[in-house]
Amino acid sequence: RALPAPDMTGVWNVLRTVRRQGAPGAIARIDDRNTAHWAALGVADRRTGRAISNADRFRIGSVTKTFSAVVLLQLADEKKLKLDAPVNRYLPGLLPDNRITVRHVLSHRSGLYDYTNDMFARTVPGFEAVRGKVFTYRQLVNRSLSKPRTTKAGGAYSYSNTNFVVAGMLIEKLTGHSVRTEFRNRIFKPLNLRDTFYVHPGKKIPGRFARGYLTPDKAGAAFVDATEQTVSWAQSAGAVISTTQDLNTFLSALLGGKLTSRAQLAQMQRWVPAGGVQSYGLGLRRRDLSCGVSVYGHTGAVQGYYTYAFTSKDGRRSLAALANTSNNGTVLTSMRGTLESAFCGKKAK
Ligand SMILES: CC1(C)S[C@@H]2[C@H](NC(=O)CCCC[C@H](NC(=O)C[NH3+])C(=O)[O-])C(=O)N2[C@H]1C(=O)[O-]
Repeated sequence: RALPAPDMTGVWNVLRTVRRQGAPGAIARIDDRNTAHWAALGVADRRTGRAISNADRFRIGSVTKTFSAVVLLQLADEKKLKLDAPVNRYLPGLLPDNRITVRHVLSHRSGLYDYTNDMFARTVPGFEAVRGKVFTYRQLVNRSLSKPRTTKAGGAYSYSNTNFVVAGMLIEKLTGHSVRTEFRNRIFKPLNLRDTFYVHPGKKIPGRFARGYLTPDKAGAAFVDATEQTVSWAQSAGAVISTTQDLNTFLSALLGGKLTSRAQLAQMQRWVPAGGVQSYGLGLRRRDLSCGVSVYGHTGAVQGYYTYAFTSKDGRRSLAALANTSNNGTVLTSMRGTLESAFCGKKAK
C-alpha cells in the first residue's frame, strides 16, 4: 500500500519544537524513492553561530548497533556463524553462561547487565571521566559481568550496550579484522557512504560536522560541548559517525535486501516486544506509527547527539533526523514526530 506524501511542514514544526525545547540545532532528511526532502534549523556551532545543515556529520550512537548486526548476519550467510550457537563457542570462556547465544545478544535477551547504567549515572562527571579514555572490549564486558544478569538467557528484552560490545568481539574473532575494517569493507565502501566513518579511538569527527551539546542534569546549567570524545565506552555499540543522507542510504539498502540474504533479513525481523509501540529484532527496531505503518531502523543517544534513522518495509522511503543535544528526554520524544510526518503524512484535520 503506497505511503501518503511526506508532510514536510510537520517535519519543520518538529524541528522548531525541539529548538524551543533546548536543542541548539536539528536536521532531517527524507529520501523517498528518487526524491529528497530536507529541513534544518539552528546552529551546528554555538560559538560561531554557524548554521546546521544536512551536510553536517554527527555521532549516530546506537544506530551503530544495526551496522554491527548486519556484519554478523553477513557472516551467518557465509556460514561462519550460527545465530543459535552459544557466544562461548566463538569466544571460549567469555560469558559465564554457555546458554547465551548470538541471537540472544543481538536481540537484547542475553541478560547481560548494561555497564553504562553506572558509568553515566551522573551525566557530566560520568562523561568527563570517560571521554578521553580507551577501553578494551573485555574491560567493558567485565564491568557488565561484575553485576547480576537482568534475565535468564533467552528471557525478556532488556536493552544493554554490553550485547553489542560482545557483537564487536564476535566480528573481530570471526573475521580476524577490526570492526573498522569490516564496517568499511562490507558496508561503507559497497554503499559508497562517503560521510560515514568509524574512527575509534580517535576523538575528532573528520571534515564538516555539527558540534554536540550535552545537557547537564542540573536545570539551567551550561551545555557541555561533547563533540570530541573517543566513544570507546561504546565502540561497536555506538561509535559510528555519519550523515542523514548516508543513514538513509544504509537503511534503504538493508530493508531493500541489498546487504544480506532474504533469509537473514527475515531473521533480523523476528520481533520481541520492546515497550509500547516498539519491537526489537536483531540490532533493528520496529516502530508502529499512528497511521498503521511500521518503520524499521534504530535510534541513537550519545553525548550531544540524538538520532532517529528509519525506513519503510521495502526501503523505498527513509528518514534520518538529528538534534545536537542529549540528556533531554523532551527533545528525544519530540523528535519521534519526524517519523509520523515522514511516513504518515499530513494529519487528517
Ligand atoms: C535506548 C537509547 C535511547 S540509550 C542507548 C545508547 N546510549 C547510551 O547507552 C548512552 C546513554 C547515556 C547518554 C547520556 N545520558 C546520561 O548520561 C543520563 N545520565 C546522554 O543523554 O548524553 C543508545 O544510543 N541507545 C539509545 C537507543 O538505542 O535508542
